[in-house]
Amino acid sequence: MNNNCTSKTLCVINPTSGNGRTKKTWTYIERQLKDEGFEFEAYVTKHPEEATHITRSALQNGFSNIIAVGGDGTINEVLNGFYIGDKRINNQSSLSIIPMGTASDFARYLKLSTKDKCIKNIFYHQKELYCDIVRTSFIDWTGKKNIRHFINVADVGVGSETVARVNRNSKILGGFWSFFLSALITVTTYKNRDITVLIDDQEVFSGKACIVAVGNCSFFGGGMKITPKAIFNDGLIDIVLVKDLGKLELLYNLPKVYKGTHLEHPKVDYYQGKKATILANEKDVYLEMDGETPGKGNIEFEILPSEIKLYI
Ligand SMILES: Nc1ncnc2c1ncn2[C@@H]1O[C@H](COP(=O)(O)OP(=O)(O)OP(=O)(O)O)[C@@H](O)[C@H]1O
Repeated sequence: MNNNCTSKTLCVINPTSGNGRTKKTWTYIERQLKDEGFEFEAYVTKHPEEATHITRSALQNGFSNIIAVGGDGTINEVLNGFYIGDKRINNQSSLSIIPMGTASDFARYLKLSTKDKCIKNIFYHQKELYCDIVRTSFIDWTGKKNIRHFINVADVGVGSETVARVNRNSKILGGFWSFFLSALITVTTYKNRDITVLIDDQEVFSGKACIVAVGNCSFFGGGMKITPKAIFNDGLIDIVLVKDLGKLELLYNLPKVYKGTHLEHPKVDYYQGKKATILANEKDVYLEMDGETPGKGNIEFEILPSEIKLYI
């Protein structure tokens, strides 16, 4: 086994990810890895947000490699355990992922095609690369200013409303149907929000917008290439601003997002920068990041170049 893994590795497993399939699959994987003599500890989460606390505590107690086992939400929660507020706990620590989510959009971007391939990569011949991270400040649901980090894509607008609805409905329906129905309801009822967008402190837009996506990587919503030009280690965030699109226009153009060809649309603007700010000129402007909806607000994004070591 690679030395990096023998230096205190913790697997953090979200048993509910992948529509609950991870619970069973992990039992099988764990037995297999232990049989092969790999040394690691494992923690199966019992409730949302626990992955953050477990990761934080592990990094404060000598673990240096954390493997997130689950989907984009699990990766996000684990990633946020690398920090207390804006302070990194251990600059030498590394993150690995075994993608077992419903969408697994970050893994899709890195072309980490199957969990088996990832396990082989992580435990047999690790590849090391450095990834940018985006620091975000916003107002959380308790009304306080909060800081969180993300590795993949965040958005404000129709995407965040869809995710909020999916997360509510997924308790009742399965993955595909909860996403499909939530997207349909949101797209048909959503009202474009009045916002102001600043890139590197310069105002670029003020008015009604359908969505602003902020990408460190490219995919969200299970394969939509919303920020198609984003590069995970270029020190820049990519911002795609979809202006005042009507409902029918939105539905008509949605398939283009899967191919990443929506940038050509006249109501779509594209920017890159080190910082972005979205000012909410009305209430209910929600933030979504890596499949979670942690709050709303006036929202600030800042790139942290080559911030985290990935073993994949
Ligand atoms: N033990 C648990 N019980 C209930 N929910 C949990 C538990 N552990 C984690 N969670 C929550 O599960 C949610 C979904 O996790 P995750 O995003 O990893 O899976 P997914 O939705 O299948 O994947 P993807 O986001 O890639 O589609 C997260 O919001 C997380 O907070």
